[in-house]
Amino acid sequence: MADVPSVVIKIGGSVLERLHPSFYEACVSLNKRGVRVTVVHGGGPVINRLLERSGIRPRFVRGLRVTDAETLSWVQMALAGLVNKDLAARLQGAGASAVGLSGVDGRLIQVRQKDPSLGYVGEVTGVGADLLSSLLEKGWMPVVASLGVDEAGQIYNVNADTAAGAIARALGASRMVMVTDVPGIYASPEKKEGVLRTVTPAVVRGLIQSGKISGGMLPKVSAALSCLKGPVQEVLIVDGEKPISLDGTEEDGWNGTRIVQEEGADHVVSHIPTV
Ligand SMILES: Nc1ncnc2c1ncn2[C@@H]1O[C@H](COP(=O)(O)OP(=O)(O)O)[C@@H](O)[C@H]1O
Ligand SMILES: CC(=O)N[C@@H](CCC(=O)OP(=O)(O)O)C(=O)O
Repeated sequence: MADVPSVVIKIGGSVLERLHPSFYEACVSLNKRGVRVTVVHGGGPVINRLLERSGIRPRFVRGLRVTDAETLSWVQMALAGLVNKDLAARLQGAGASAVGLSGVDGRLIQVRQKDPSLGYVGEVTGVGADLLSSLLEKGWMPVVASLGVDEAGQIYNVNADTAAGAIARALGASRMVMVTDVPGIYASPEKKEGVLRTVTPAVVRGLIQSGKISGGMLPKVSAALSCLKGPVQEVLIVDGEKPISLDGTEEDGWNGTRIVQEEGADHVVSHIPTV
């Protein structure tokens, strides 16, 4: 797997319905240039809408949804049903051989219960990388909904940033792109100013400690930091409402935040194959 470039793209629920039309073509174009593309998605706002329609108030603890049995069934409907099939169909419409799956199918996302007080929220223990690799080798573009399954066959709700990070590590991806509703990490989030261009994990840890990174950005940067300890060389955080650069090169109109491994931006970036 290592010699064929592989990229994981995480699409946040925050931007799902407002994705720039060129996003789908960008995924297809990357794929056509020989890069194996795996899409992982969330869908928090879609889950919230279904819950609210059935009179259930969404509840979060440290950014994770408290998921009882009834909530879990709405999570499954939203992620594995609505969002997954919608995204797969849109990618197919742009010319991709997209195949929609959830983390339950083929035990793609293996989990155990994270914390009993959160209910059916899964902590990732493994990834069915063989199935993903087989699909990728045959030219498919997997589109994975962030559900997981434990050894007893119980389904769990998994944060999509965490799921994407685990998949990127397991596939030996060189890059993870997190598509969201902000143009990157703000140095001053309260003013929505100062998008950081290239940062190392040490800088990100400092921003967490000073409270500059919070809410939905926290699981994103935690997933980024943990996959940068493995094969992933860079994590890009980009605005899904704008035309997106999935290559992360200046020529490609790149904008957003790039998180690189600790050794330093120049060294690492110069070794990333741009295909
Ligand atoms: N320093 C920061 N820079 C940018 N966004 C931040 C920062 N700190 C917190 N955030 C919040 O993180 C949100 C993105 O996370 P989230 O809403 O969970 O998106 P997604 O659904 O794409 O995963 C932003 O809309 C913003 O409100
Ligand atoms: C455990 C947990 O919180 N799961 C998330 C799964 C969806 C998700 O992560 O969607 P975003 O990408 O929109 O954040 C949830 O229920 O909202």
